[in-house]
Amino acid sequence: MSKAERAQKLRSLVHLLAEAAEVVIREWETEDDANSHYDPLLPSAKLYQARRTLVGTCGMCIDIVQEPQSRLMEMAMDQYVARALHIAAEARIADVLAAIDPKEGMPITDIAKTVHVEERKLARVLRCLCTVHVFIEVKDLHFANSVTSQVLANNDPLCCWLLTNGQAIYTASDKLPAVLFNPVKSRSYSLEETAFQEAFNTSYWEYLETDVGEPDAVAKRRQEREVFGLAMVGGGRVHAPPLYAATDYPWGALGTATIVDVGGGVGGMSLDLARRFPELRFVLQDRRPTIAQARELWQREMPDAVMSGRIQMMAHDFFAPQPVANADVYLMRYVLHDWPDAECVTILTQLRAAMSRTSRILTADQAIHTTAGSAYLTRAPEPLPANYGFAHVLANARDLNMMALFNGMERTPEQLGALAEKAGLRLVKVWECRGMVAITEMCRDDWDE
Ligand SMILES: C[S@@+](CC[C@H](N)C(=O)[O-])C[C@H]1O[C@@H](n2cnc3c(N)ncnc32)[C@H](O)[C@@H]1O
Repeated sequence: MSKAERAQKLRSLVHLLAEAAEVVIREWETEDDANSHYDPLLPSAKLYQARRTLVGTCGMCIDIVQEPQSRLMEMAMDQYVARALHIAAEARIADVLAAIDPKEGMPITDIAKTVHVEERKLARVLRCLCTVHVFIEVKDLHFANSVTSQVLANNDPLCCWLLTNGQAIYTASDKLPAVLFNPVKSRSYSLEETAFQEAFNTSYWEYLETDVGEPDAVAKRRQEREVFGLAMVGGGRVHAPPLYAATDYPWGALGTATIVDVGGGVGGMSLDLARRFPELRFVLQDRRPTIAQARELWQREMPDAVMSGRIQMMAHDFFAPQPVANADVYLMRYVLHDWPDAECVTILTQLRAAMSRTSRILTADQAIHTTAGSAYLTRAPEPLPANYGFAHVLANARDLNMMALFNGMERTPEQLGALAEKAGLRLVKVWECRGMVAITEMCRDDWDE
């Protein structure tokens, strides 16, 4: 790129940035005027759009302006920023700072005493995070929460989400190069040949479920299992609100429809939908031990729905023929991304055999948007890459995580469409919700409107 082209691109980006910033500010002011409850997890459509434009623009400005070799070196050491965050989460630093005067901060000596880490080393960890605006060093060696770290205070589920990524998952990520450069394992999509297997010689689920080794190891493993459980709650709270918003997917229009929640876990999504859309009915399916857990949860959370039969629960293996025929909706949230293509086609084929011509499959997973773009997804304004660049980076990281743990993957709409086709289905529409997870609608391939 010539200097003139680079300058032109930078000017366009700055213009885009200024426009998007004005929209963000106006939306904040509107929220204040309306005195409405501001939920940052469910921004207005305008705010959501402007926010990702702004993040993508800032990222692209960095790329254009920063000296390229230094930028690459910085990225190659990003793992230490992640490590600093894992340490802060484990030590619950945000909790320690929650009640202090934000102008004074807390001296590092006091923080170090509370969390039992040598103070000069801890200060270096916190300074690394202050540089990226997580925590603030208000004066020399006095720290306070920033807007970002504040959300971690008294938020165990979110701390656990950060922490679970710093435990066995982190160790597995270290083995990705070994697996990708191994000529046999590189081609494999087997659960037996993942980076996680390479690191621990067992699958992720078995690792979490099995108590092995000497007493210390057992305690550690149990702790990791609990952290993972809470992490799922924390992650769900962040990603779920747009999934249930009637403006993002027309749940209300389903009326009294029956939703079969396939691989539904304990029924987290069904429970949330049941509370918001009182006419919907549900069949929850999962493996037997999970269904046993689900019964307890629903009995506690929504006993009326259990009693009235509005929710039915059944143990069901989604690789076997689907016992509920002609349902209005077969829902799968966070299921397909766990599996390689061949297994996904089997799961979808079993659903296809049970579907009527008007049945729908709704999958809720992260939609991978490439920088080249997709006909199914909103394209970012020029000169941003189609997927908003930096605003999409967590999606790609999570895709690589699925690779490392399960040989699974987060998919593009086109990849989901190809799986649908192999199973005798057709991709109808991708419902882009105001977050990372999108709802993909499929119908039988012989359905015509
Ligand atoms: C990532 S969890 C998603 C759970 C749920 N859909 C949600 O969004 O909370 C994947 C689920 O698939 C279930 N699962 C795995 N293999 C299965 C199988 N062969 N048949 C049915 N469910 C299965 C797991 O037990 C787990 O609950």
